[in-house]
Amino acid sequence: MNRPLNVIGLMSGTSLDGVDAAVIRTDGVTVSERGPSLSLPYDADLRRCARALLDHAAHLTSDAPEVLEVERRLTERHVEAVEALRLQTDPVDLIGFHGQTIHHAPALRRTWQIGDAARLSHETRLPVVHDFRSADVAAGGEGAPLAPWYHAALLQDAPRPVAILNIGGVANVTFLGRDGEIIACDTGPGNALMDDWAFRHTGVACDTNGALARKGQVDQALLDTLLADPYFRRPAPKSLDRQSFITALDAVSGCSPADGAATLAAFTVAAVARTQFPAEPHVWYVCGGGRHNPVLMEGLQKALNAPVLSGDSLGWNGDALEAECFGFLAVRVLRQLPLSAPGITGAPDFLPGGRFTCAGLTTLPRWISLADEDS
Ligand SMILES: Nc1ncnc2c1ncn2[C@@H]1O[C@H](COP(=O)(O)OP(=O)(O)OP(=O)(O)O)[C@@H](O)[C@H]1O
Ligand SMILES: CC(=O)N[C@H]1[C@@H]2OC[C@@H](O2)[C@@H](O)[C@@H]1O[C@H](C)C(=O)O
Repeated sequence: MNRPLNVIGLMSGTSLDGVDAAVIRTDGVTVSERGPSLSLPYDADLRRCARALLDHAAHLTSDAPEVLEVERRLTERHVEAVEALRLQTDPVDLIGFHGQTIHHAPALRRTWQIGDAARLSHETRLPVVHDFRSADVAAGGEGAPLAPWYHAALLQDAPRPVAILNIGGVANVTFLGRDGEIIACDTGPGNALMDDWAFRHTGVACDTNGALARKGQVDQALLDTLLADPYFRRPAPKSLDRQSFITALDAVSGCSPADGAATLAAFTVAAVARTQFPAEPHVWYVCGGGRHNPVLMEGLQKALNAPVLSGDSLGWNGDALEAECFGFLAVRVLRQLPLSAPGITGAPDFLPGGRFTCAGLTTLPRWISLADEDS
């Protein structure tokens, strides 16, 4: 099964803003084509209910009614996203379904993405690859980030060293070295703290275009305290939960709304700048929603010793990249190519991962050999 497949990748990120969906044609090693994409936002109530799970997820079980309710609603939005994209793509062979991370604690060998893959398969009548992170965490890896495989495929022939920075709720970076080495980690907070702060003070879900942060002053003493967290001294690989630095919101609670926003934006930037690589990247490409925030982009340009460009300058769609990534990874799962690697997730070896369901199909598509099926 080495021929390229048409896959719909689905990502519901830590920002909890909605589901991103994108079509990709790939064999899991190279990308033949990037197709249409869309984002379906979650309504305010679904966001609120999903957000509420994050604070308690460590103590919840998968059959808790509040988990099942959010899972059901999220899955319905994912079905809608697939049906909408399907109108623009024929045929669709496969879905890569990340789900919504509600808890990530690799040190406890736990990572939890909710989303009902069997129901998605039933409703769409398509095979679904899901649960991309559990096998890595079970093997002792960080379970994240996984996007480096996709970044490396996209930049196969590009000059190196190069860094690709995703600023979502959490921020993660991929370093691609001259000799083919890949180093990756979560750098620190992305937009999540800024989003929570903006919502608290303005009632709007994010600090649109950094307008609030732009009016404020960075509290340097507070910023230094935040950066004293041992996470920033740990070498890669390392990863974070969305809530990992949530106490930063208490730390800035005495600031004015604008100064708090400026300090949290500076925290995201400084955390990126602290990441150590074996060589200086000659350019940084930025993806994810944070690239729309000029305060972050200007801060990064000041803090880093290389040009900081939007990934869109390469012809990418920085809002669809993670969704494309999980389409790409879905094919890797079917082909049993590695999702884990020592330099990327800290797993002990190059290991496959992910799970597959074709619960919604009465007959298997011809391209699936029975050897690819594990459930
Ligand atoms: N115009 C804008 N100004 C400021 N921030 C913006 C703007 N547009 C998007 N964002 C930020 O981008 C976030 C969404 O980013 P993205 O969709 O990349 O996150 P995600 O995929 O949910 O997170 P992750 O990559 O951690 O899983 C929003 O929550 C918001 O903070
Ligand atoms: C556990 C989890 O869902 N992690 C996400 C999150 O969002 C950004 C950052 O933290 C990254 O490590 C990861 O997502 C991307 C897509 C990844 O795995 O590469």
